[in-house]
Amino acid sequence: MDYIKAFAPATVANVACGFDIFGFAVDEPGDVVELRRREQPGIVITDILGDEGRLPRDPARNAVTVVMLRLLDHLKMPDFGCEVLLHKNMPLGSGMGSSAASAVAGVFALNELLGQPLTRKQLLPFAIEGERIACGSAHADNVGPSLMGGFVVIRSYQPLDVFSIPVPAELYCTLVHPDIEVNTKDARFILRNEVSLKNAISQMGNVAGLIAGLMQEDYALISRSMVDVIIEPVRAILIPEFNEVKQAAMEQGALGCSISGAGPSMFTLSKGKETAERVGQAMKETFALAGIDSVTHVSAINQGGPRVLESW
Ligand SMILES: Nc1ncnc2c1ncn2[C@@H]1O[C@H](COP(=O)(O)OP(=O)(O)OP(=O)(O)O)[C@@H](O)[C@H]1O
Ligand SMILES: N[C@@H](CCO)C(=O)O
Repeated sequence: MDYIKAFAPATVANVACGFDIFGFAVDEPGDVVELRRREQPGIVITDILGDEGRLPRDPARNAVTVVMLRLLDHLKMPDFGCEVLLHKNMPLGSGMGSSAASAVAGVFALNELLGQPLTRKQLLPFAIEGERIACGSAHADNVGPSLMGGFVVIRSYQPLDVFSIPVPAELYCTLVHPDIEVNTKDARFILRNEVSLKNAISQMGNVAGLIAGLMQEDYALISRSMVDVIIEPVRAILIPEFNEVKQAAMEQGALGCSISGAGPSMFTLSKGKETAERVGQAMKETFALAGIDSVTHVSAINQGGPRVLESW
């Protein structure tokens, strides 16, 4: 294979109560990468479309190529060369797993181009390195689901222990991105390092309840469990109109509503596409009342993760 074009999906990390341990993939948006083999060794970024010139062109500093360099190191292929074109289809600092989608698209496409020397799960530690470059934290709750699809749980980081759980087919996500930027690094910096026993107990109950609710298709349990008493109360101040937008979503029938990843995007889960669309409309209108533009995406939970769009 000399050429490949691949897509990797955006993701919702944390999913309310599961800070750094829960995430799921959505159908769109997502980043697209094109790799073209070249005679000379080394990886070069030929262009990045859609980033308004903001992302580094240096392969050692861009999430899409850092992961490729790490994979080539691991495979001991110093002579391999390719050109990289990145289509950046989502805003930076969005809370939709922007850097993760780039990292997954890059490492997945390269692995395909090389004839799949590693499994998807084996690619995960490389994709995590992209997050470390992007925001200084090697969390896996965006790259995990973007790479594996579906709803992913990171049970442990050291050693890395990741598994997927089934979700109801009728479960839909509404993802609303207000036109503001929140840096993941900053949104992590403001978090407290200690948690009270009371909050830890409450959060553990919700984590267990959300997993059971998703696996048993128990929508009432899902709804009761989409509560975050640790992170959301601290980060909500970074999102103007957070409480009003959440209330609007719940009034339209959302099962739950919280911050997507580090924000500013907000997400909801709903039973059925119609409800998810109605919820999205209400959230958008509430942001608009405060003079904030937003973009809404409604999709089922993406089960496939990254995919090849074209190759030859
Ligand atoms: N290919 C890339 N795509 C996006 N961001 C990148 C990329 N490569 C490096 N970065 C850097 O990562 C930072 C953005 O990452 P950040 O984690 O804040 O945003 P995000 O991925 O949208 O957020 P979140 O992880 O909360 O969804 C920017 O500083 C950007 O320069
Ligand atoms: N779990 C990470 C996700 C960042 O998208 C955080 O909330 O900081």
